[in-house]
Amino acid sequence: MPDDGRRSAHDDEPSTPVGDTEIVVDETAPDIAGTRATRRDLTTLSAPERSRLFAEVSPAPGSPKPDPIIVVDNISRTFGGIKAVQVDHLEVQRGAITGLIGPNGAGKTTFFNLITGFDKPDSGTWSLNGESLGRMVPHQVARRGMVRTFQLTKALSKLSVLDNVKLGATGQRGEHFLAALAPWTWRKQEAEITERAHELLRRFKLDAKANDFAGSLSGGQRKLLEMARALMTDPEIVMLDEPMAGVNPALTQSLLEHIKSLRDEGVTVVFVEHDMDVIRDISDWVVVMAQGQIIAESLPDRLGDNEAVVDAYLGGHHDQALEFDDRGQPVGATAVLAERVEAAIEATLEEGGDLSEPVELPPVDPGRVAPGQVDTDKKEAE
Ligand SMILES: Nc1ncnc2c1ncn2[C@@H]1O[C@H](COP(=O)(O)OP(=O)(O)OP(=O)(O)O)[C@@H](O)[C@H]1O
Repeated sequence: MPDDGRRSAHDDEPSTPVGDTEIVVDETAPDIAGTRATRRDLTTLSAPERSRLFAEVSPAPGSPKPDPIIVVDNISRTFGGIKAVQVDHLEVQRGAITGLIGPNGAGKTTFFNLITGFDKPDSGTWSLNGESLGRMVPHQVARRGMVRTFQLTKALSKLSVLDNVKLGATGQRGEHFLAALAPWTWRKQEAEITERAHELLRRFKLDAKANDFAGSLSGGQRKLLEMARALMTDPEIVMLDEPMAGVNPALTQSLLEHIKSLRDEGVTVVFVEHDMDVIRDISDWVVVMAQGQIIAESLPDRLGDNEAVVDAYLGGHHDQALEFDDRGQPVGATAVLAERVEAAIEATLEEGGDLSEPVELPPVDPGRVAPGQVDTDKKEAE
């Protein structure tokens, strides 16, 4: 350690003498005990505190937050000719649940991949607690306190549930060549990891399945397993990519409660979701993406008031002036549009689809003239 009182990155790392060699543990390797001990104190906010806090936030894309844990600037990622992500500025409030929504292909997953180190952007900067994460790989990002889950769960079906959770503690000391020469360093860590994995399995009510193959779990249980694995490094922020997808209604409620309880313990949550009821139920704030960009931010119950959000979801069908009669019933072209949207929504739901994309409208019946609408073709022919 430098004698000027400053501490170096390695000062907190245990070192183990082996003969004349001193083994210094890799700075990037997560240390379960160390991570938990050195993590910043989590900010727990009560529901009224969160309401007050977001009441002050402007509902504009990129709006400043009172205490951002993540700040992103000018991040972009192009695939071939497609700009998958082009986010000018985004701040994520600490200690709250932020819902990230947007039509399919909006860039939500790519954005998660970029800021958690699973993909590299063409340009841009982003930071966690003010520390740039620019060149870090996923386990380094996890060590700084940010982890993610995946839309399609990554459980290894031929491994036990317990071993899958233990994999969340990546970069374990036993994996390092030098550590193999000093087994006592990783045996202790192995015991800590196993204990923490059991603790998380109990939390997610999967402890009875600890020794079963992960392949035997239901879709919903795999989502819980994925969350348990993500929490192995005791993160400050978790990024959940469609945690409810493929989960049956019985487990959905339990998953929602788990997400809320993480927030109530002070963990910041960002999650991608298509179901608006879920978004309204658990989000403190909502960020909307479309075509790679942040197009809106909002309190969950004000989303419907936001023109940009309605446009993103209704696509090109929202660009004509809407007309209503005195009783508020749609008339003219608006009545036709309303009928077609209703029919398309019904058809989508009947086919088991979701409403995450602009609905495909059925073709207009050429003989159909809406109430109050002038049939211009006929008039012209006359
Ligand atoms: N690896 C890739 N190679 C080529 N194109 C990609 C790749 N990953 C994403 N894209 C494209 O980037 C755009 C954004 O995709 P992304 O999966 O991030 O959207 P999304 O909002 O997460 O969609 P969904 O809700 O369907 O998961 C899409 O046009 C997609 O086809």
